[in-house]
Amino acid sequence: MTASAPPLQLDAVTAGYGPLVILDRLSLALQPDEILLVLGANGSGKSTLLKTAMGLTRLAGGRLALAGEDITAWPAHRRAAAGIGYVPQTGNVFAGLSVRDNLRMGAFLRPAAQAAAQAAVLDLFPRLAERLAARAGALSGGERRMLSIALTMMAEPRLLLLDEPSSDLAPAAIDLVFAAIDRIRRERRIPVLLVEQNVARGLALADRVVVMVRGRAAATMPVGAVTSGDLHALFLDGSVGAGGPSQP
Ligand SMILES: Nc1ncnc2c1ncn2[C@@H]1O[C@H](COP(=O)(O)OP(=O)(O)OP(=O)(O)O)[C@@H](O)[C@H]1O
Repeated sequence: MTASAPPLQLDAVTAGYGPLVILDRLSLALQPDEILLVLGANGSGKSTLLKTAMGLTRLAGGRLALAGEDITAWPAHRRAAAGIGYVPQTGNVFAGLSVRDNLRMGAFLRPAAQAAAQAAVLDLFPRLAERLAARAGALSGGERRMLSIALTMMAEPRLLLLDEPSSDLAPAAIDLVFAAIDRIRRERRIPVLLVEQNVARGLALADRVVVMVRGRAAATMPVGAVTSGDLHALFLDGSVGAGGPSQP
């Protein structure tokens, strides 16, 4: 591991599903302490980017590094053990288990740290502390999303990949979930690669934005540099930064 290396770096990564290529020589670097928001039209490959970082797609080219260490050939379980935390869009909770047992499952990689990790996630999500005995399948949508993030946090990851944490949630639940994500970054100093369709919410939380166009990182910029014209072009015709140089 290299102290000065970015927590996660992708260099010219080409990946997809079977013969289907979705990511096309994509390069980006997630920096320490930041929330990097991934924007792009439907089908541009945002979820595929997160799955590829986790090792869940077929890699056809390029290189991935975790804090400077080459993880290109590592399977998903090894990446998880090394500290990549992935919260998929569809959730990862065990509906038939209680909240308490879900959290226990999340700590299976680090059982010795379970008590401390549980205290830390309940501090982030106090609502879950009131629901420890409830079956996960009986939780509200917001509570279930909190549990999904908490379960991943139980493994004490060094970075998070979050896929659409606001999807299907009411505004009040989004407030709670996004406040926790902000604390994860600020207090725990865990950088986050965030895919989020709710652009306004995502921009309010993030530090930088990477714009994906047809499987490539077409542009990377600080959130303050994103104009409404950029967003209009992005969602109408996917032309933001198209053809321009990719800036990891
Ligand atoms: N498991 C899969 N097998 C085959 N093709 C897939 C699979 N998952 C996604 N795809 C295809 O990959 C392309 C990119 O999908 P992806 O979910 O990464 O896009 P996205 O930018 O996250 O879009 P959305 O905002 O609609 O979720 C789409 O054409 C999709 O149909």
